[in-house]
Amino acid sequence: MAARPYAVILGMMGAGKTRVGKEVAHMLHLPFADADAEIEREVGMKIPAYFEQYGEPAFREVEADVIADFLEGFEGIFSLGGGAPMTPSTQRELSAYIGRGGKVVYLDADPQEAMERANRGGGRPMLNGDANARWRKLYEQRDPVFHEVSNVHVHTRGLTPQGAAKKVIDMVSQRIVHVDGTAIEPYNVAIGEGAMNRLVDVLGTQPKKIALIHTQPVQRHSDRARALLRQGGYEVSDIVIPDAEPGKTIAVANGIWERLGAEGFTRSDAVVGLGGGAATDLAGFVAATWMRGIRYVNCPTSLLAMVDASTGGKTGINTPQGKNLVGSFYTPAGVLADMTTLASLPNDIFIEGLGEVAKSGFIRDPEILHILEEHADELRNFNGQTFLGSPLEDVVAELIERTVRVKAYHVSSDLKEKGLREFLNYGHTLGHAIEKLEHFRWRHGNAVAVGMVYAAELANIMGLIDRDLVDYHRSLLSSLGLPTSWNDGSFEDVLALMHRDKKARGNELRFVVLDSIGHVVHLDNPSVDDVEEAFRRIQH
Ligand SMILES: NC(=O)c1ccc[n+]([C@@H]2O[C@H](COP(=O)([O-])OP(=O)(O)OC[C@H]3O[C@@H](n4cnc5c(N)ncnc54)[C@H](O)[C@@H]3O)[C@@H](O)[C@H]2O)c1
Ligand SMILES: O=C(O)C(=O)C[C@@H](O)[C@H](O)[C@H](O)COP(=O)(O)O
Repeated sequence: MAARPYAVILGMMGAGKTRVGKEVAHMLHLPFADADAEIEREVGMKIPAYFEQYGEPAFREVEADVIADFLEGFEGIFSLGGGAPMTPSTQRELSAYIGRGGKVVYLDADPQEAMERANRGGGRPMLNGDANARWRKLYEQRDPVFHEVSNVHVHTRGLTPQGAAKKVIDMVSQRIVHVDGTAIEPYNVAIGEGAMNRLVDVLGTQPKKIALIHTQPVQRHSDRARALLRQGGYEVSDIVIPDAEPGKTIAVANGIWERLGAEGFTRSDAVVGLGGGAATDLAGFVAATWMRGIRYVNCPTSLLAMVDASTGGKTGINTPQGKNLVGSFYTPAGVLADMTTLASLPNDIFIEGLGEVAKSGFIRDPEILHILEEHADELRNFNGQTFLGSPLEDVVAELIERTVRVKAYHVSSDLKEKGLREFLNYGHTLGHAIEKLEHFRWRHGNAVAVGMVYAAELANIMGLIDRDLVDYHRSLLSSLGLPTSWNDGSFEDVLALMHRDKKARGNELRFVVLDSIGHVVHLDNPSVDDVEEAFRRIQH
């Protein structure tokens, strides 16, 4: 692969591109290059003198050439002159660089601070005359273009150069999965330490009030979100819901609707759902239903919510009839999977999340299964307190990104689950029945793990897969600490619940099964005897 800068930094004059860029380079032990300094070297004179002698168009031509060369062959931190991104050829170069996986950082400083810095040194031909008025005018022209050509946006207001550099590093090292497709307003899933810092950017300027919906065990993470939201100028309503499945009820949703009404939430306001999958499902449901739909952003804090629940727009609640039977397909404006939150995640809840990760490996991306196999011991012994900064963090980031990509693939062409998306339900037909019969004392990912073994047994009975693949389900899932059998319910109860599964059609059961590793098919209306035989095989 061709060499490319680790990151390109752009922004207004005085934003601190050189100062912060050098700091980033220093922290990462990378070289730093400044386009203006390189141009001066190239033309053998200072920029103000070059401007004076040859004029701006000639300067922009040299600038575009120098930038194109550095985007091709420089492996470090590269900062651009303030006006450089306005040149169409540079815009095309930046877009190609992003296409090759590059990160273009818009360093967005407080205008007052930036103006003061820009005026301090003098020698800026673009600020001749009334410097502040010129700066403001340029800002109005450039800010929309900077947004357009960058893929990382870093606000630096109130930060020291070191603080800003740390923020740039966090945001550049985050992984981004873009979700779009039929009937989907495109959005990004940002994965990595500090992803939550994007909250204000993703919410945008329209909302005035934000309902921050979260559970008590993630209070310290919601405190951070609340601080970010307040810094962003929003009025924040802090809404604590009951933890886990008890939070996913109509009574809880109703309590929040009452509050939104009393606090004057309008259609332009927004919801932030923060916590495990139960909290993000409920928050999404509230957002989908309040005034028939307001903007919402998910901040998942459990592995399962990061890899699955927060993305894809399935929102909902449980009812006495079953799991997730009431809800709506309603797409978030963004998902911020901030991996720092995993530091407080208990081991058993982390392991549960591996169930949905493995599911994505079985149905589409076998590389996920290889990673799980290779790191099974470390994953099973996950300890939040030692996780951040450990080699395991990168492994988990890779698993999250891959699993979210599998999800995005299925959701993008079938948001409302008419066919392809049902494949994401691998292991869920029995899994949901177990959860219900266990009164939700069984964790979702654990129930899905047993459900996958069940689906594999059923596929084996139908002659679709051989015994080795069934055994592989058991050995991989148990090596991760996940359960592979269930003994606590009758077949009659399970069958009745499987008939209420959302994939069922009329009186016919419908399953998702493998016909080979990484490939799934529908299994419609198998005989009750086969369904029962598979059930018998997961009881050990
Ligand atoms: N919408 C979807 O597409 C989708 C997909 C998969 C699962 N789900 C739903 O998600 C739910 C399961 O999600 P879950 O496994 O996250 O369960 P959960 O939401 O019940 O969270 C599990 C527990 O972990 C706690 N927790 C979460 N993050 C924490 C953190 N960082 N530190 C400390 N504690 C933390 C929670 O407060 C809770 O006590 C189920 O309701 C399931 O139906 C939805
Ligand atoms: O996103 C989907 O589609 C899924 O099926 C993902 C599942 O992993 C998830 O558990 C989902 O909540 C199940 O939805 P349901 O429609 O079967 O309730």
